[in-house]
Amino acid sequence: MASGPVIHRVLAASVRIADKAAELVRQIMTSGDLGIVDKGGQKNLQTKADRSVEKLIRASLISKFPKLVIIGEEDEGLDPSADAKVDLDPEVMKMECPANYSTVNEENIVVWVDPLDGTAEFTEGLLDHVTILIGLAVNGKAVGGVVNQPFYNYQSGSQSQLGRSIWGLMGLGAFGWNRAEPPTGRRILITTRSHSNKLVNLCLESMSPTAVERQGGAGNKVIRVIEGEADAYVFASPGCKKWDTCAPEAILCAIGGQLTDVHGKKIQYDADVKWPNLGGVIATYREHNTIINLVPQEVKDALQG
Ligand SMILES: Nc1ncnc2c1ncn2[C@@H]1O[C@H](COP(=O)(O)O)[C@@H](O)[C@H]1OP(=O)(O)O
Ligand SMILES: [Mg+2]
Ligand SMILES: [Mg+2]
Ligand SMILES: [Mg+2]
Repeated sequence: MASGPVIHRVLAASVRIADKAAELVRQIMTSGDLGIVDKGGQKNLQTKADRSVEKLIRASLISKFPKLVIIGEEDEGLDPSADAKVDLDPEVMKMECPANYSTVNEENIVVWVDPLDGTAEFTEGLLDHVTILIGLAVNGKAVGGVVNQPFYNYQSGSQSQLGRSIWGLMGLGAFGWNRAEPPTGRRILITTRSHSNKLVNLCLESMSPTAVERQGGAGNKVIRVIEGEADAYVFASPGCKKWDTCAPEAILCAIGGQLTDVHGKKIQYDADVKWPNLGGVIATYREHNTIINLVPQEVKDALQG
């Protein structure tokens, strides 16, 4: 096996695994048999894609890195029949991994897996809202990850390549994205379309937005912020879990952005944390404190992270 920090290889494998998972998601969509299960609560769905992808990611990671701690949304056990073949992505491997990761062992890495983020939108055919998220946390911090969009370009015609992966590592940067610098004075807020409530809307209204975009998926919304389509992702709700934010946060922070709760506090990703992000989620590419300072007291009181 290649030398260097193990997290470099875990990340390189995760990029390849996410590509493989994306292929599986597209196959399941094409088959037309989504196998939808209602897990209970507000638009809390699961499909065959969520289940199969989590099995694939788990089996693939464990086959190469048996000591990783893996926490996935669908809690699918290890399936011996799942496709576990995995290579290391050469684009990731050709980068120089920052030396500070050399003391991080396999068993120190917590992998937060959301096999399909934006499931509600997936079942409604809003395919560009869907992502596959593999986040790597060390010492409770989101440090690396992959956000794969299996249906990127799906409306751009058959000449365009379908799907893409964006990946990043703190101290190295993030790759696979393109930013269009937004005009000054604009404040487009992006938020949930399936999990709204009074508090979510109150928070948005208090921020004097120039527009509010409602789209599915945490991964999708963080990418929109990174690429400059929106100025802040604001979700004043405990509905997002650690697997929704770990990979997007690592990528955003690797390029100088921030993702915190509504109090401006960093989210913790140790293996034993509670899964819900009880303090809500706010993500920005810049001027994070400006947005945090606009969170009304009523929202802060309701979301005690
Ligand atoms: N109330 C909720 N119940 C279940 N999942 C939620 C809830 N709120 C948010 N999520 C998860 O966080 C993601 C981002 O929220 P939203 O799409 O509403 O902006 C959702 O796609 C969903 O992830 P998933 O689709 O992986 O279950
Ligand atoms: Mg879900
Ligand atoms: Mg999710
Ligand atoms: Mg999910």
